[in-house]
Parts: sequence; C-alpha cells; structure tokens
Amino acid sequence: MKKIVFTGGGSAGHVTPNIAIITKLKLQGWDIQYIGSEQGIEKEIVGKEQIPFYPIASGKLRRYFDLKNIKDPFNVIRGVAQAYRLLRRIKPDLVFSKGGFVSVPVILASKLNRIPVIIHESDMTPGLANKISLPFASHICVTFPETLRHIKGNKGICTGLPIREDMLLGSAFRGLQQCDFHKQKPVLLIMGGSLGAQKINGVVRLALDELLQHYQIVHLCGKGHIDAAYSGRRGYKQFEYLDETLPDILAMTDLVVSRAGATSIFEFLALEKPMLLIPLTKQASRGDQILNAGSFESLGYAEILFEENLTVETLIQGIGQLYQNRELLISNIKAAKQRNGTDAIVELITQTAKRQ
Ligand SMILES: CC(=O)N[C@H]1[C@@H](OP(=O)(O)OP(=O)(O)OC[C@H]2O[C@@H](n3ccc(=O)[nH]c3=O)[C@H](O)[C@@H]2O)O[C@H](CO)[C@@H](O)[C@@H]1O
Repeated sequence: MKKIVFTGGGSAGHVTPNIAIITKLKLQGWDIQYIGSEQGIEKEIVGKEQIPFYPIASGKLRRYFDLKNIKDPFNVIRGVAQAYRLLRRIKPDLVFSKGGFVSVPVILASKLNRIPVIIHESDMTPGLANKISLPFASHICVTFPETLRHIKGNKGICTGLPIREDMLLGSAFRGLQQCDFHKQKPVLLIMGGSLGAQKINGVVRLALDELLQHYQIVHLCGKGHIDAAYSGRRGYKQFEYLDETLPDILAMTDLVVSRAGATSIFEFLALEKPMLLIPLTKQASRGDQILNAGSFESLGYAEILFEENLTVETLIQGIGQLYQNRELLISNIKAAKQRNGTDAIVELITQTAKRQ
C-alpha cells in the first residue's frame, strides 16, 4: 500500500485543497496521514477525515517586527525535529504540501529523510513558505498559469486548484431552510476569508438597513466575530465558519462579496457566482490577493473594491453594480477554461510515488 503524508495549514485556504486530494486518494486505498500545526484550523478540518493527525511546533514567518520573531526560530527547529522523527517512523512514499508556515519544518524534515516532496501554490505569486520549500520539491503545482513565470527551472506545473467535490453538490432548498430565507429576494454571501475580516464585517453591518431592502444576507464572519446585536434581524444570518453546510449556502447564493483568497475565489468560479472582491491590502500581506483579484477582474469574472475605498456608500454601490452586471459576469465565468486540479495532482502523486 502506498503511503503519503500531507501538510499545510494556518488558515483554511492551506487545508481545504488537501481535503479534495485526500478524498480521491482514500478511494484508491492509500495510507494517508497529516502533519499540521498545534494551533491552526487544520486540526479541526482534518479531524473530520478520520486520518491520523500529528501536531508539531511551528513558527510564523513574519515580514514585520514582533517579539514572537525571537521565539519562533526555536519553534521551527523544534518542529523540524518532531517532523523528522514522525517521517522516519511513518516512512511515506511522498509528502504533499499545501503551504502555510507549518509546512516548512515538514519539508525540511522530508529532505533530511530523503522523501520526495510535491508542493502546491494557490496564489498568483508563491508564498514565503513555498519559496523556502521549492528547492526541496520535485514539483510545484500552481493554480494561475501566470505563476509559472515566477518559478525557475521546469518544476512548475499548472494543474489548477483542487476543489472539494461536495462543494459542487449543495442544495439551495436546504440553504434557504437553514437561514430561514425565501426565494423572493436575491441572496448575498459575505465572506471575509476563512478567518473573517473585521473591517468588512463592520462596514457590512453599518450598511445592513439599506442592503436588507434588496437582498437577504448570509455573513461568514470568522471565529469570535458574530455580533449578537444583529442576531435577530430578519433576512440576515451570521455564522462564524461553516463546514458540511457550506455547499448548501453556496447553492442558494446569487452574489458574493469576499476577500480574494485563491481557494475561495476558484470555488466561487466553479460554482458560477458573480463576485465583488475586497482583497487583503499590501500593508497586511504580500499583495497576493490584489493580484488574484486583478486576474479575475481582467477576465471578467469579478469586480474589485479596494479596502482603501471601502465605505458604506462604496459597498452599497459596488453590490448594486455587481447585481446589474451579474449576467455578463456569469456568461464570462461559464466560458472560463477552469479546471478542478484534483485529478491532475492525484496523477502526479501516483507517478512520483511509483518511482519510489
Ligand atoms: C489572511 C491570509 O493569509 N489569507 C490567505 C489564506 O486565506 P484563507 O485561508 O482565507 O483562504 P481562502 O480564501 O483561499 O480559502 C478559504 C477556504 O476555507 C473555506 N471556508 C471558508 C469559510 C467557511 O465558513 N467555511 C469554509 O469551508 C473556503 O471554502 C475555502 O476553501 O490562504 C489563501 C490561499 O493561499 C491566500 O490567498 C490568502 O491570502
């Protein structure tokens, strides 16, 4: 039986694509195990898959000053030692990494154990963890064709993003029931990335009176960010984070307002949802979401509202414009040569493991 170890985490964008691949590999009888961080969201998500999950220490790779920057290199070293011992015991044929800072110690430990590594980059430009990991990987799979320009040598393969199959199988009827919504008004989904976005949450709530005249709103606001003051509002439903019921919520959704995390926007694309994207700013990130959103806008799949311009008025106006343009956006999306990357990655994993 072939054995594989997955890694990746911190936020859900570095985990959910792994789940799509894991689901397929399970059907093929692989022995699958997961190494993730002690605190990240991956523990919860992977916990539902009934595969062994091993938490290790990891350090965040920050580009800004923080006192934790002093402690974190020691955590990375501790993580490498833990991952080294785990991999030596598990002896997988391959390690697959979806990036995020926990993946770095796992990749370094794979190198020390001479285990082949494949990594996947969702965003337009490689993240810091993947940049560090790339020299140790045999291949890097990417989502945007443009990303291949940033990768030296011939390690890059454009596979597309692995999308969980059940995301495509939701029921609008169940979604409406869950939120106590009806069919008379369009449904707007607001999602601030897997961890929520406080700035977006605040502006949405200030715009609520106006928006609720035209739309029913389901708001994924992130752990700890539900505002009880708005809980009883008819036509407005807040959730911290959704798992099994997310496909139903997406099935009933007519329009999306979202951060521009790569995993989410490719899921919306697969589900043919017109999007208004509010990318994470350059101050708060390396600017990857701005590039993701720019690519989708230039292809006619999405409209952009930059956070610097985000106010109650621009949000209401942006959503109104999205509603007016929705048919054009949907027809552009339908014409997209969008691929679910799962099969191509499963094939690459199988071929690479065969050589072991
Ligand atoms: C702050 C930060 O570092 N963000 C990065 C992170 O975003 P983040 O982790 O937010 O990632 P994405 O938006 O790409 O993906 C979120 C994933 O969580 C799922 N989901 C979300 C909400 C929910 O209630 N239930 C649920 O299942 C979505 O369906 C999706 O599969 O990884 C992305 C992919 O590399 C990057 O583009 C983002 O820049």
